[in-house]
Amino acid sequence: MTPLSLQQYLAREETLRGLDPQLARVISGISEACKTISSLVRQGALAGVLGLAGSENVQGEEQKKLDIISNDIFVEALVQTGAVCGMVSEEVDHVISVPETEALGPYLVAFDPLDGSSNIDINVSIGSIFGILPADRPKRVAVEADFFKPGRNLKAAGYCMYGPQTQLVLTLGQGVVMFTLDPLTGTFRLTREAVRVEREAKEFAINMSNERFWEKPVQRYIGELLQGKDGVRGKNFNMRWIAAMVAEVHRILQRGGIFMYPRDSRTPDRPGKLRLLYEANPMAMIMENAGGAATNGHERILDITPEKIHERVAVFLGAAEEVERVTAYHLDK
Ligand SMILES: O=P(O)(O)OC[C@H]1O[C@](O)(COP(=O)(O)O)[C@@H](O)[C@@H]1O
Ligand SMILES: [Mg+2]
Ligand SMILES: [Mg+2]
Repeated sequence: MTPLSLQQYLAREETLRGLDPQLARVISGISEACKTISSLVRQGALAGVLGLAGSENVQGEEQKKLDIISNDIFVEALVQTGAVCGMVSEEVDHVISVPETEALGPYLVAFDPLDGSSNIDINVSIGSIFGILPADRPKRVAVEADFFKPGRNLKAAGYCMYGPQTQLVLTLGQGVVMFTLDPLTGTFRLTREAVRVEREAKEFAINMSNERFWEKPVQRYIGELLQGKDGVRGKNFNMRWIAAMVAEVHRILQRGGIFMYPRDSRTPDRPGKLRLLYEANPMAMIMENAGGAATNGHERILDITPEKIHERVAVFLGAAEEVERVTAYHLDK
């Protein structure tokens, strides 16, 4: 039997679980954006999408052409749904509003249009990440404060990974499902349901080159993992680093592990590299819905109330036992 298409899946959720049709429209719009980006990624240099754009985003990072192109594709697809009243993107400093000529809807979307930008030009996995919040003032032009809600309010979150296969991973707050893009028909089809992350792990992901800048609890935790069988953990751990959060999370969802991007002393004014609204929150919602956990070392990521739309946060996510352990070390336990 042919697996359900994303549209059929969303229709089933509307019937069985009362999924709001407007939310389904937002998800559907995002899936269309991801298909377009996927096609450009596959063409690479042939589509002229590689290389630098010659500009910087609000966070002072060099923008790649594909960062900007993907941002524009997301904005256009979301505006067309008529179901959003504001957007926040990694690539735009302010809240993106819906043009006056278009309909406003009840949802706010925060997205990282292209995650893992340093991988674009070397043809390594990249992705897009999104989180969808209900607006307190539906159908009114959104302002920054509308986004200052803890991630536990998200109605849906997900990411699309442009790897050897293009896969869309989604949670509506009741488990995690995965769709694979059929390149022949351009249809996302449901290829995994009830994704679960084991509580225990034997693999970790962290950028080890930053070790000397980490805080003590992280140095202690990683030190113990590196000691393997000879240390207090009494078992060996493997390590991976793909430099794209989407790809690390994707691996963890299928074979377990922990991913970390801690705060470090190079940038003491920032609590980490990753962004709360459109990187940490969506991934935390996915992890929790797969039975894993996500903290900033001190508290659950989904309980943090944002104060800035581009706020940064330390991230520890994946296997619950490991996240609990590294969090306990931060709390000096
Ligand atoms: O350069 P590093 O330290 O390897 O950082 C990699 C991390 O930065 C990110 O690429 C940040 O995302 P963007 O590419 O969207 O800025 C994460 O996906 C990844 O985990
Ligand atoms: Mg990113
Ligand atoms: Mg990005």
